Amino acid sequence: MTATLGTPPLRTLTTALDAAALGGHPAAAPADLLAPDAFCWLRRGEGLLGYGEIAQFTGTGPERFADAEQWWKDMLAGALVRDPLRVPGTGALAFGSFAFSKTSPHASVLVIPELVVGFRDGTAWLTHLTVDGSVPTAESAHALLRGFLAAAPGCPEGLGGTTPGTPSAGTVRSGALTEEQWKESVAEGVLAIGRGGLDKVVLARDVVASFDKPVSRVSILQRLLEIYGECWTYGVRGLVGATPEILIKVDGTTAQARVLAGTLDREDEPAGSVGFAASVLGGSAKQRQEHDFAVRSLTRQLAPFATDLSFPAEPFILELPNVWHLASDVTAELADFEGHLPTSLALVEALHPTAAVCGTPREEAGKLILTLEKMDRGPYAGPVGWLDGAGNGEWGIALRGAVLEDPFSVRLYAGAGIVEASDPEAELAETWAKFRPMLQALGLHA
Ligand SMILES: C=C(O[C@H]1C=CC=C(C(=O)O)[C@@H]1O)C(=O)O
Repeated sequence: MTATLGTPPLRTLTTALDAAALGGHPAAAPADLLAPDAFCWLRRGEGLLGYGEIAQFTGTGPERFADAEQWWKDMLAGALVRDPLRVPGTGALAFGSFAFSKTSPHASVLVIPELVVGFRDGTAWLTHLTVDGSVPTAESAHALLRGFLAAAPGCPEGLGGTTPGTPSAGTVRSGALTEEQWKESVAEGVLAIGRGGLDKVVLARDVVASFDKPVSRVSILQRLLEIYGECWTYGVRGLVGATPEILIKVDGTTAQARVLAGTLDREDEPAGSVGFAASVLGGSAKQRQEHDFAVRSLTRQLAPFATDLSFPAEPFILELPNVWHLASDVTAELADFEGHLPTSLALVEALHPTAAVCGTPREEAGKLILTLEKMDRGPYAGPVGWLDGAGNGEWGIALRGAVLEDPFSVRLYAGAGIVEASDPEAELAETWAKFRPMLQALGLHA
């Protein structure tokens, strides 16, 4: 849908969230405001929730980012925005999820919700958005929120699904490839690297979790928020997860990324400390190589958009409940091109896919992924996040996540960076460590 002559413009109204106007609903924390189909982008009590859908872009192919950007520009043209707060995430806003591959049939989407609740720096706001000519007000925004919450009274969407902490009867089976077949693919990847022409390829696999009772999307998101607080918990339609990796965040003139590559399973070393992880990961030439490829691919693509680009010479150890990662935070001051800063979505287009999820060189790795994985990644490892009318946005890489395919089955994805020194058995174990967040959220892992 595009704003054309004769169609009402996008209208938005942002107002402070008045907890008293919520009719006694306990809005203490964002997790309390999750509703069954809510869009979600939350971390450490900050972020955005979205409810309802009033307009959407869908697209596939190599132009999916550019087409989405054009659609968003069209929606903003003539938009009537009332936004006294004017911080990233207020005013016009869309949530999005993009397919990993330009050849994927999976639809990439940008969706404008009817209502947004935002949390930042201790304040909370509501934005009511319309495209039907109606004029949003502070009252209409609060009434909408009351309505969405009434349909989701803090329980697992009436589906009788799993509640946090409750073990559920579920089984897990291999997806496109069995474990043996996937290890063969990894071995082929190692051989391809040895033959030359590429240095790194990230190979992923899928598993399917099946249940005899419907799963609860709200419970999954709540559990991820509870356990993986350091990650960005995302939910865009059926895609849910908690990613530790940020492809790009734009806040005014500053862009930031968190690049990860290099992994150590914490279950293998229950008593291990960050210092222990630093010595194992930092001391491994294989892990450092994997990481350096990922940092280099991100910084090389970001540099043309920046007047200043900085990242530490040495990665730090990111400690998550399931794994330790080698991590590098990259910061850039964005360059102004003829009075315009690049939007977060324009940067996503330039940066995706990095060597953290594809490989080096990108083209060769991409081709090998298509041959060896025997599956379509869909939205896995694609950009997921949001953008606003000023170009700000936060886009994670959709890792540690899953697609809710129907009420009873969930497809989980995980991958591992393969370099010449990779061992298929160890890479398989690493994928299980990366499945763990979703398995825990589904009640399938102790
Ligand atoms: C491909 C995934 O992780 C990437 C991000 C962090 C560490 C990675 C690694 O050590 O291989 C991967 O590059 C995944 O979680 O599915």
